[in-house]
Amino acid sequence: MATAEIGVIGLAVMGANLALNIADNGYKVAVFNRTTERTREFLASAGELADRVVPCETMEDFVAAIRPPRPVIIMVKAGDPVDQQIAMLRKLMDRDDIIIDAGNANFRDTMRRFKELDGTGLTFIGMGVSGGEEGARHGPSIMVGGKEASWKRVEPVLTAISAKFKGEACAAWLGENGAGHFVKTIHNGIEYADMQMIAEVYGVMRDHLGMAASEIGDVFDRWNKGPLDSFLIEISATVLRAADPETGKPMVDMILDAAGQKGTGRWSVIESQMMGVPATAIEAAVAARSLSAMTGERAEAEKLLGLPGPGKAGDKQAVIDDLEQALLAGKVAAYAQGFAVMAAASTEFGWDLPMPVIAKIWRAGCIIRSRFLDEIAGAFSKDPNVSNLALTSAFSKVLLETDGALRRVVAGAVTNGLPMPALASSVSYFDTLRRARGTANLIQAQRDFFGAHGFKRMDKAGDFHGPWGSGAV
Ligand SMILES: NC(=O)C1=CN([C@@H]2O[C@H](COP(=O)(O)OP(=O)(O)OC[C@H]3O[C@@H](n4cnc5c(N)ncnc54)[C@H](OP(=O)(O)O)[C@@H]3O)[C@@H](O)[C@H]2O)C=CC1
Ligand SMILES: O=C(CO)[C@H](O)[C@H](O)COP(=O)(O)O
Repeated sequence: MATAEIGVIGLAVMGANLALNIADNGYKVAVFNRTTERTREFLASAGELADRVVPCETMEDFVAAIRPPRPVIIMVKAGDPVDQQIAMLRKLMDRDDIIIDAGNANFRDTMRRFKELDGTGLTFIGMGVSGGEEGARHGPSIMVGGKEASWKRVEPVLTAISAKFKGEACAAWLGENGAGHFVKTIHNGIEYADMQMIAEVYGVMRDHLGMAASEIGDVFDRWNKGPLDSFLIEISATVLRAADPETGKPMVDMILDAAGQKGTGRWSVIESQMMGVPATAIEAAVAARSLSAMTGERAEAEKLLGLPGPGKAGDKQAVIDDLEQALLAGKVAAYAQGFAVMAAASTEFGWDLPMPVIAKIWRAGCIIRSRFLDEIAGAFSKDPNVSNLALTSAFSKVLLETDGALRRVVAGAVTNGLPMPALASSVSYFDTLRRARGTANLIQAQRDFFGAHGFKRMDKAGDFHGPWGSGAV
């Protein structure tokens, strides 16, 4: 008998916690997972919420267990598994049923799926969800893409399960088609940059100031009470203080320095490049993860080239204070770039992405949640169409205040051979942005020289060629 009001497919970390969150909010939820053992384990772990869970071992039973029109959330590994679930659902679902892909889909796959489902009578939604395990269970940030009418049909349940910032739901409809998944992708690109920059300042404290993991954790804890107050700083403090149960050593000191990546960071960079919008902090972070994975090559290079000699550590507290300011400046670069990429995509794909709303629904629930995002929400609410966050009065002030520290930190890192790709990219980004007369005049001259590409002049309109035709070399 159809008793459930909604269904969830996929009971790994995200799906299981989302299903419990839905049940916790008073909805009866049908669940299905390809491997039935996982469904049984899920039911056993549901505790007093088990009464609101309908476990299903076949897709047929799952669809039959939900009252039409059926909203079904797919929360499986992104890529082919999503297409496989949709193909199975298409055979069983009826007109007006709703399929919501809530995984980290590439928005281009989402756009394809919208096309494939067009005309079938089924409603499709591509939805980004952020918050990890804890967020999924108690309130994630939810980024919805699709028809506005589709959003209206599922708005009550999605707002109920979402995180709340001062009572405001962190769930919103952001635009048609792949808009939700695009915004989630850029959220993750920014997440990569945030994490990389935190790792860079950790490196200075560990390798230059010689600080132990727990002492660095204490610094992050203090920073978390100031302008850097954020989930990522908070968890960094916690993980730096954790001990390895096997050796008793700091857990972080036992973890291989090779970071994984599942694709969203890389897609952010690819899309930003395709649209010609610089996202240098995100690019640096993605490249840093790739370099981190080259453990063999790095070990070989260290043997061959050695490390630069350790420089003088200087005044420890002054360096730590500079690191805090530098991190703040780097954040401005990463967020300014991420929002600029979204603004370009909004035009390119005709989405009309609401920047103030995006900043608002990232203030709680998601991995990049922070005090900083509340300030971004404020800046965008004042001026929703600003071309670059760094040009708002609030953030240009932050940049002027942190400029010296960012330079000292990056200069110190370069002098002492400490890798700092994302923060260094931020200095260059701001220095390029703030210089009205750059150096691309020479590039234009070179292009014209070798390819007759032409150039514009500063003193008059039109297209011109230089005097390097014959005999210029
Ligand atoms: N983990 C996180 O912090 C976050 C993850 N996400 C995204 O949410 C989605 C789910 O993530 P997560 O919970 O970590 O799980 P995983 O990405 O690890 O995927 C595991 C789930 O996918 C199912 N699955 C894999 N292949 C298939 C297939 N061919 N057919 C059917 N089911 C399949 C698995 O079923 P089985 O048990 O049978 O193997 C299991 O339920 C992903 O898109 C992920 O990128 C989004 C935000 C945060
Ligand atoms: O979406 C997420 C957080 O927001 C997921 O945790 C995602 O897996 C993070 O990306 P990666 O695995 O590439 O670090």
